[in-house]
Amino acid sequence: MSRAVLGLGSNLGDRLAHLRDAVAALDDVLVLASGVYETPPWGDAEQPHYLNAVVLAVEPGAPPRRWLDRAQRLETAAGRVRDRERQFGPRTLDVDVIAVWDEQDEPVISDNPELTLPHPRAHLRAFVMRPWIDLQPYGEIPGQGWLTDLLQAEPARADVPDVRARPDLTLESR
Ligand SMILES: Nc1ncnc2c1ncn2[C@@H]1O[C@H](COP(=O)(O)OP(=O)(O)OP(=O)(O)O)[C@@H](O)[C@H]1O
Ligand SMILES: Nc1nc2c(c(=O)[nH]1)N=C(CO)CN2
Repeated sequence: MSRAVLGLGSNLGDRLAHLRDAVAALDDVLVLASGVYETPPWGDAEQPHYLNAVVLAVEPGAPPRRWLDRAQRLETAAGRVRDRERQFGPRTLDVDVIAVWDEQDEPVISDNPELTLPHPRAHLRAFVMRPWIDLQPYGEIPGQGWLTDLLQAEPARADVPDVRARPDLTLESR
């Protein structure tokens, strides 16, 4: 089984609908989905707040690249328009491949710019790690450490109080 943790984010349009559509399209591989979190923009302050969530997915025999293809197809389906001038700018849907484990359950480590694994900024982002803890309280970012420790470390710790659970919002669309 190839296992992946995917991060979902949206701050344009119907944010919850974008997340729900993505989760519905992952139905064949979905194992668990986190709660929904309202989060201030990271990396570029001049934009609306995001809704973020994290999912755990499995697919027998999937090479790491397949997770990226899938992520990018979901972004396209949500009508995402890329602004080359603005790396961390607003978007209808962002799907990041946060970490992948191979068939032997070994973490995939790669510095390929097309698909860097684990995601090179995941350990700095409370908006990724906090929802991930919903799924795996003892989860670990390969090569970085335990989620609980990373969330206590600067600079992620400063963002934790602003990453707010939205129990009124759920990812199931049914
Ligand atoms: N782990 C990864 N997950 C998703 N994209 C990745 C990853 N590693 C490298 N990339 C590459 O990053 C490129 C830019 O992706 P994207 O536009 O989603 O970045 P971003 O959302 O602006 O920034 P960030 O990745 O920090 O959220 C993609 O074309 C993709 O090939
Ligand atoms: N809170 C939050 N901030 C972001 C997010 C995101 O998903 N959530 N995605 C970004 C894309 O690079 C940039 N900044």
